[in-house]
Amino acid sequence: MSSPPPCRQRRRLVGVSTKMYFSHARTTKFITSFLDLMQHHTSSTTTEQSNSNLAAAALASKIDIFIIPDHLSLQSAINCTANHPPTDGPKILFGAQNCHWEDHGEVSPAVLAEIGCSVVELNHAERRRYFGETDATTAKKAQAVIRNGMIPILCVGEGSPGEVPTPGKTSREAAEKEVVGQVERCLEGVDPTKEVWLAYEPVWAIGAKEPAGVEHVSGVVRAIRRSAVVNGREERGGMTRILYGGSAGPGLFGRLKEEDGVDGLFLGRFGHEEGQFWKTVREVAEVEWEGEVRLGGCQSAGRSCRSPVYN
Ligand SMILES: O=C[C@H](O)COP(=O)(O)O
Repeated sequence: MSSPPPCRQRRRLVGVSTKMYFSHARTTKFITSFLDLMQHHTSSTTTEQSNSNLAAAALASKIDIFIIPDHLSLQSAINCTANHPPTDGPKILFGAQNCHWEDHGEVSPAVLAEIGCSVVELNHAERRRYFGETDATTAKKAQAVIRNGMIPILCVGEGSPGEVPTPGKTSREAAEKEVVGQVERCLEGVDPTKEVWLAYEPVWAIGAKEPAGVEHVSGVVRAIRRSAVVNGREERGGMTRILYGGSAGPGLFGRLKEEDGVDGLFLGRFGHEEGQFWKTVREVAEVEWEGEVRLGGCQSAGRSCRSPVYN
């Protein structure tokens, strides 16, 4: 009997942040429309329709989907999924755009966890620019997120305010060095046995017409994967999933290769329309890399392919 094909330890990921672009009503509509779309395309009533559909369970086995609305819409966004008809498709994970470890006038990670939030985005380029977020404060926030049983999404990316490079002028080696340094500082004191997500978002690619080139993305992500801090975490059981963000949308993930080490995409504007977000989700799920298990849950080396947030 032949042995089963190797199972990728890291499930793919795709998510969207609405930043502060949506009204509360628009957030609710976006989520309910996306859930309807996913349900429609993962169930079928006719043969013709079933040919173009994904099996809900297959999608759920392949990918984790997350949505990060503004703070004030978070609770009702979570309620939208609770009120939606049950499906065996992927569960949507919800995230917050920030939190704090101190006790007054900020966003409490304990309350985020209590209301059903699974992930917290930290250190986004816009928070670094407008609110003075630093790698050091991000590390403290990440520790607070993990203490409360959630997963931190740590945003990193070259190009600090005032010296934003243009794509043509960016040296990939310089970007690799800068980004690996950010990763090391953001993970300072963070429990190496717990899962973290790193969102590689070059500052110059955020809000742009198109994403960074795939060679640039894969070079920087490979450098992150080779870093001692990420390898050390993997050895201690702390899964590190890496996303690319910065004008990401449909058509990007299919151009990446497994060895690039990118686990998925983090969308902004190009995921703010339900159909485009669904198209990207589907593309990230459907790209087939050689040797991977295509469908169904699996176990490898005694560890589940599922993220701990599901356990
Ligand atoms: O959080 C998402 C990133 O900031 C990317 O935003 P964008 O795709 O609109 O450039």
